[in-house]
Amino acid sequence: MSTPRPSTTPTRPVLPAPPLPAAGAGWALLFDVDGTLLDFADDPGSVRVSPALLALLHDVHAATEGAMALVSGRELDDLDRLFERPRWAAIGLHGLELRQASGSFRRVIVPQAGQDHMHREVRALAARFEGVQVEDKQLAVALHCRRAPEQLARLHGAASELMARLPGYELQPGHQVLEFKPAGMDKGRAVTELLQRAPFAGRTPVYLGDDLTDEHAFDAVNRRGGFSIRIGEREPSAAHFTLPGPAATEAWLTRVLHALTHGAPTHARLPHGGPARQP
Ligand SMILES: O=P(O)(O)OC[C@H]1O[C@H](O[C@H]2O[C@H](CO)[C@@H](O)[C@H](O)[C@H]2O)[C@H](O)[C@@H](O)[C@@H]1O
Repeated sequence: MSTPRPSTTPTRPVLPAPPLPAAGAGWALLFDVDGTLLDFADDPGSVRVSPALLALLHDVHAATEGAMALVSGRELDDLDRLFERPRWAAIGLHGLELRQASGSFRRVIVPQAGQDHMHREVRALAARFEGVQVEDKQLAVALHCRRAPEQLARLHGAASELMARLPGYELQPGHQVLEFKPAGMDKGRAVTELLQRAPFAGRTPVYLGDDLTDEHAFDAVNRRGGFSIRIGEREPSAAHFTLPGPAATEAWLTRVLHALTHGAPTHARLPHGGPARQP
């Protein structure tokens, strides 16, 4: 009988749950939306924010003196619709749009001819794949496979080939989705931009995200000694902490709010509220 060989694949120790802050710790909280704050749904237009989550986010916004932001692949208009038009800082379209806490806003500008060409090509591609849903986000287009998951691998192959005819654009894969967007901006760059301004500057950034696009933001936050929290089990990830899903995000955030305003139990708190330890 042969002895089983030890695996040569390095396995990462299970990530710990994130800590809680000390009362008044200078945390800045940054949230990805789909898969982090909200459960996935078949139709991107059908997701809803519960009144309890909305109230919690407003309280966290107040407890952090405005140092809270949504960081999403959705358009800012869509985020504003979902979250009932808050005045929070927000990053949309994976960094192509950014609204500072002050309300100042910037959006990446690209030539209209290139945009029209991208839209035409991507729609023609989608038409070849039954069950694939097109989400038109103007600057970007997402092709969703949640209703036809069997199409994803072939669609990915065809989309990669199409990229050769879309100079200046890049492909952003995500959960059951492939997105076509102007190249050169990502969540990490946009988060870095956001963290340079008040009320984020000087605070410890805490980023929660579940998807590949969030890895850029994890790197940005790790470089600044912050806390990177992966929602779910996707590997590999640069995150240092993990929570299992949106329900756990909401439960942890409730405890964070309490800790920020009243103090956390000592066993759950980091000395001085940071910086992040490396697992
Ligand atoms: O960065 P995020 O806030 O996580 O946004 C990423 C994409 O989220 C949405 O798609 C995802 O959620 C949908 C609704 O649950 C789901 O149907 C889809 O399969 C997921 O990929 C959104 O529609 C995209 O525009 C965002 O880029």
